[in-house]
Amino acid sequence: MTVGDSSTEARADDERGIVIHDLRHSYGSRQVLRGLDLRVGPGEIYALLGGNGAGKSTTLAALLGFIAPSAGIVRVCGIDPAADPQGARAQLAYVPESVALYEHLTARENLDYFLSLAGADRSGATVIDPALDAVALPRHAWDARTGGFSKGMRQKVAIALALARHVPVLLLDEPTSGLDPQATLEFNRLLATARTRGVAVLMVTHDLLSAVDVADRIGFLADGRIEEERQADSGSARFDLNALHARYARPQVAA
Ligand SMILES: Nc1ncnc2c1ncn2[C@@H]1O[C@H](COP(=O)(O)OP(=O)(O)OP(=O)(O)O)[C@@H](O)[C@H]1O
Repeated sequence: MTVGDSSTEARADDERGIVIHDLRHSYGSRQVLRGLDLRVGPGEIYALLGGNGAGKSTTLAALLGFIAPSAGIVRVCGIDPAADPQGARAQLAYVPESVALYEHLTARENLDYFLSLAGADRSGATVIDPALDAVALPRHAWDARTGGFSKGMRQKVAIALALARHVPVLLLDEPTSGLDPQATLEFNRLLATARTRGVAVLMVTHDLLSAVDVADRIGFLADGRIEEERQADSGSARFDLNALHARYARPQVAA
């Protein structure tokens, strides 16, 4: 990765959470990211919004070490995912739009299995049960096979796994698409739990309502960079939904 400013890079190496600085990425001749800057600190929830094709998934792919960006700095707790994908992935949990679990295993068994793969502590009473409790998966579901689980229940298992692994970074791709209002509310509570545990949460979403409910900052990705960012107000009305909606509905600049 080409890096122009070594002091910026050194600072990024020291930061916890997510640091993206001047990230550029092209697929062939198509420039998708054109100088993206984004930071998510411990205990912060950042909602990244943008139209179809704006580059949200490409940003997640850079954090997961799936692509080698053309230029810029990407760090997950100080680790460059392009140089050390395993190291970066050990610091994060990624919850895709559809969470894949072993259907014939129960929720507890899935956690036990995935924790063993991650080489993490997996003792049921002290690790697995408190994590399932923290995400409010109903008790009757703990020992049920996950084959019949709804999207919301699958997410709870995935986030329980993240909590049990004590990862400092959580990446979420379209977490609320297809969730009913009650499940969305429960999901937002889950994120608040992650926040109180000091996790840096980056959520890619089209769901402005959920972003308004739960995010501390909302960034609009357009033309390959964060075109505008809003910070939650500490007052009662955290965000002005009408203003955000007007901003989001504005036609995006083609990247
Ligand atoms: N592997 C790839 N090869 C070529 N082009 C790609 C590749 N992946 C993504 N693109 C293109 O890059 C652009 C950004 O894609 P990306 O998936 O990052 O956008 P997005 O914001 O996640 O979109 P959506 O909201 O539709 O999921 C799109 O024009 C897409 O077609």
